[in-house]
This record gives sequence, C-alpha cells and structure tokens, in this order.
Amino acid sequence: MKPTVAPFPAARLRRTRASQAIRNLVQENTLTPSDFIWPVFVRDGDGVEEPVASMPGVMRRSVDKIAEAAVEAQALGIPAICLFPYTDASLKTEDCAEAWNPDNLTNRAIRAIKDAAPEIAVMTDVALDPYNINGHDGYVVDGEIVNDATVEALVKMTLAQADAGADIIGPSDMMDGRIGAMRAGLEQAGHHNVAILSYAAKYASAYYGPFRDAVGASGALKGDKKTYQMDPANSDEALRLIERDLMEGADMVMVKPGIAYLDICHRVKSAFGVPTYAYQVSGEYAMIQAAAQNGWIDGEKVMMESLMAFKRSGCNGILTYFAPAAAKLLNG
Ligand SMILES: NCc1[nH]cc(CCC(=O)O)c1CC(=O)O
Repeated sequence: MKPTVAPFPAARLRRTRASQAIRNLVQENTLTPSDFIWPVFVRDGDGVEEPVASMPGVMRRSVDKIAEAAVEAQALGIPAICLFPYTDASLKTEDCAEAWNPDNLTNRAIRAIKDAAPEIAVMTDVALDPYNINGHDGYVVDGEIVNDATVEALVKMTLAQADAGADIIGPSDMMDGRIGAMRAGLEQAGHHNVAILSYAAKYASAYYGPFRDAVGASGALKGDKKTYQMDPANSDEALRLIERDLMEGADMVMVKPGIAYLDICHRVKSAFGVPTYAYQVSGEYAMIQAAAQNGWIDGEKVMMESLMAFKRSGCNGILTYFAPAAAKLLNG
C-alpha cells in the first residue's frame, strides 16, 4: 500500500489526532482480552501459590490453584491458558519418562481446568526440558541432542496431554519432523480436533532466563540450545521453518521471543496469512516489571504499548504473563 498525502495545508495529519474521539475513530488496531494466552506455572502441593523471584507478580501454583486461576481467566474473557510444569528434581531422568505419565503435573492440571472452567482452551508445552536431567529439550547422547529418538518421546508426551483433554498442543522443542509425527499420532488416536500451535520460529535467546528459574531448569541446563533453536541473526530461515510446520500439520504458528522479533511476526503474517502468535517471554516481562518497580517507566502503560505492538505487527494474539493484568485494565 502506497500512502497518499496531499500537500500542506490540504493535509494536516494532526487533524486525525486532535481529540480522543477522532483518535478512536482512526485507530487501526485493537487489543482485547481475547487476544491473550496466559502462561502459568504448575507445581505440586495443595493450596500453594509461590512467587517466582525473577518474575514479580508471577506464581507457581498447585493444581487446585491453577483451576482457580482458570476460573478467573474465564471470567476475564481470556480464551486460553498454557501450562508449564515445575518438576521436582527427583522426577528428572535421562529417559524423561515423567513427560508422558498420565498423572504428571501438566496432565492433572489439564483435567482440573477442564472441570473448573470448561470454556477455557488448555494449551500445553511439548519439550523434554522439564523432565530431562540435563535440562535440554531433547535426549542427549554423547553430547549431541538427538533428533529422531526425541521426536518419538514427544509424540508419547503429546498423546498423554491430548488424552488428558488438552485443546492445543504447543511443541517448543524445535526438533525436525515433530509436527508431522505428532499430527499422525493424534489422527491415529482419534484426536482429530486437537490443534497444534507450533513454536515454529523459536530463537536461542537469552530472554528465557527467568523462565528457566521458574521451571527449575536453569541449574540443570548443560551448554546451550543453539543446535536446535534459531540464530537471532536469521530471518529467511524463520519462513522456511513456518512453511515446513504448516505443511506437516500445524494449525497455528508462533514466533518467540516477542518484542525483539516483531519483524519476524510481520514477515510471517504477510507471507502465510495464518493464525500467528508471539510469545512475550519471561525476560521481556521481567524487564518491564523491574523498570516499573524502580519507578523508571510506567509499568501499566508500557505493558499495554508492548501488547498493542504485537497486534500492529500482524499477530493474532500474544502469549503473555501480563494476560490477567492487561485483561483487567481492558475490561475497565
Ligand atoms: N522448551 C522450553 C521452553 N518453553 C518456553 C520457554 C521460554 C518461555 C519464557 O521465557 O517465558 C522455554 C525455555 C527454553 O527454550 O529454554
């Protein structure tokens, strides 16, 4: 689209900014609670809400408290919750078997949410890192993150989540061939309506630091994730990954992290026109909260501005730890 601008003073571009009413009329993008997917951390216990030090305002919740959070989200008009387990160190093994235990934290939380707030869509994370003794998203053999054996494990994990009632599967592992394998597994098991929101363009990012604290993986992680997550220098590669995942059966795609990668969001949405989401990750959240706590920025305003930026870039929605706070503001 080529902008048409008459010469001054025929055009005074400030006219359409002159009052709140006119600004509302010409507003190009909107933000509503239905744009949000709320990531939450699940831990064991009963009646527990434990603050995450590096993410002020974020809690690890026991399953009963997760169900309460889902009821709150439903009342706020947030359509989906995404579950991340804080797995006890004693359950982390080399074979990661806890990942497909039908009674693991995630699967119990899925069932509890479905009971308490049936209208909420439940999204899961598929990757081995919460269950892996060495903190990686895939199996490690002789120092290598092996692809195909990991994919087999991820399919088992996916099916356990779908059996528990998950609506949206979120593979965040970045192995090759996982989407096709998961889709085939889901079809075979009769889970025809379980959606896959692929973390298709996921970068090897330092912005994930606070998350690894929140799920207890920072101590465990040996090395980095650069052989499977993307190089922050690349952008054409993101389009190849998105196209590949769509061809294998992804229904929706994600770009991650968010604010530093809005160019990728824009390219993906323009190129494919599919439901596109960004993950405003833990480090982005922590940076805004920390500056706000110091009085250096207006936290609420920066929160809303950052969320609107995702919509402007072309995203259909945002995974954000701000979901309940932003929904409350939007609901007035
Ligand atoms: N597969 C793990 C996973 N799923 C979501 C995040 C990050 C989320 C955040 O930082 O908020 C990560 C961390 C990682 O890849 O190391």
